Amino acid sequence: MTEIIRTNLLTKNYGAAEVVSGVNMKVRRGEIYGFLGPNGAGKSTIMKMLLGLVQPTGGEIELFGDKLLPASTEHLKRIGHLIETPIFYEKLSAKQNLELHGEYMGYYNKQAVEEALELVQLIGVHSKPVKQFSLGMKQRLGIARAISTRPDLLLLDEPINGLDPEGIQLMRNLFRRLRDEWGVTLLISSHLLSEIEQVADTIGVINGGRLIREVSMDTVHASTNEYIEIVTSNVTNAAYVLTDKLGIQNFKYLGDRIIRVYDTDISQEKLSKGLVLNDVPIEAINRRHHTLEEYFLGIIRGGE
Ligand SMILES: Nc1ncnc2c1ncn2[C@@H]1O[C@H](COP(=O)(O)OP(=O)(O)OP(=O)(O)O)[C@@H](O)[C@H]1O
Repeated sequence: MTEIIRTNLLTKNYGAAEVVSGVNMKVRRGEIYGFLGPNGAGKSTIMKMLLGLVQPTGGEIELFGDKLLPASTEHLKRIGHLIETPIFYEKLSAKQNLELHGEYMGYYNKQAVEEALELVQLIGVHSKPVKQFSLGMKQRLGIARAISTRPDLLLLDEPINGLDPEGIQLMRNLFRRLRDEWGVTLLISSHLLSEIEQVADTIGVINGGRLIREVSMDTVHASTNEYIEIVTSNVTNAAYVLTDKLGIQNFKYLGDRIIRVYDTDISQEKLSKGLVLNDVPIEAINRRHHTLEEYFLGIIRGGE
């Protein structure tokens, strides 16, 4: 089994509103899958359906190769999760909270509790009741709780919310370690590409309840190539010079003043010289590259 999560036409309606629509997603074993989409896209609802907290209106879910039935609970022991704002026993310490969680999950392992607190760097606050924790500390504790039962699959809903830059870096490293050293599969949602682009192996783009694209980060990086952008008042003549005089085929128009050249083997100097010598008025010429943001915005705007 290479896929840990597989959904088939997964759908959820609340009254007349379809908030998740026919989602077919595949999360492979041992990968970090970034679930990217704006607020309200349906990410949390899908995670809740994977956990059996919300019942789907239609479609199927397979977890660890088994079809999920409404009464299935066995798989829950293999999943750690952090969905929305984590809730704790406020009067208890971090450690006591994790110990209680372990008992409830049927996985009581003192060493795993210590290790989880260490991994999120919540050491030295053992006696403090959780009510004295900052938002960022609670977020770290939520992640510690999710990993304290040594799960095979982690579902983390906006796990970086509320963390400072140091905390964000710590979590990124932790997610990679969990994947590389423990072999954990991670599904991490975010509405910000910058939060997940550095760790995700695959990105699922979701918008309006639909999974618009599932794409590997390798493919994304290969698609965010460099290009040279030319601004001119005579695109027709510029195009003629590019093809007939300079032998460039790979370019496209953007409106009636801009041309993007994707054959970047030619130097910018040679390109401008060629255009000017052939009487093409150049207002600007720049070497640029598509940012990842542009790539994903393009997917969201362009739909399928
Ligand atoms: N219990 C509910 N009853 C009715 N509508 C709901 C319920 N839960 C969620 N929704 C709606 O479903 C849609 C998807 O919400 P969801 O929380 O899954 O989005 P999200 O992508 O996780 O966004 P966010 O990052 O804001 O949490 C939203 O329009 C939300 O208002």
